[in-house]
Amino acid sequence: MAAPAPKSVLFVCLGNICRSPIAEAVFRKMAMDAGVADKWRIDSAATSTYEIGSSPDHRGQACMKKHGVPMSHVARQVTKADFTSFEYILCMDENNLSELNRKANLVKNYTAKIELLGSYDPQKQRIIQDPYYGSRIMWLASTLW
Ligand SMILES: N#Cc1ccccc1-c1cc(NCCCN2CCCCC2)c2ccccc2n1
Repeated sequence: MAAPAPKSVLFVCLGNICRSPIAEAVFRKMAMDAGVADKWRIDSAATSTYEIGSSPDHRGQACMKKHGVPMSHVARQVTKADFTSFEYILCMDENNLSELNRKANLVKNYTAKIELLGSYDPQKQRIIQDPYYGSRIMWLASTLW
């Protein structure tokens, strides 16, 4: 009997240096711990060109190191081919979702299921917010308004 086709998932956020490389690294560790890593193609990408070529954000790297999750990634932008070569494209917020759907609609016969990663959260936290400016700036903003 032929082996089933590998499953595939692409995690996407705005810059591919914070949320999506962490999601990729954690998912890969979960697959490895479950003994099914060889059955998955796992990657991450950006909707934007902001950080192409960059390593993951230092805060995320520190967090992954603290929790023993290997993370190694070079930021890239999502490509037309991704919309037909990945079974799932899972993103972080509504901006990512609308941008991905806009890009997908430029691809003839795209097959990827484009969803919010948070839609799988048992605690129903659908949106994974962009941490780029950190909580301090949000605190500052809250003191100003
Ligand atoms: N944009 C926005 C934005 C809005 C709200 C919260 C966060 C962000 C934000 C900003 C970033 N880079 C600074 C602006 C980049 N430049 C914007 C104008 C074009 C030239 C590039 C990020 C970089 C990597 C990952 C996530 C990021 N997220």
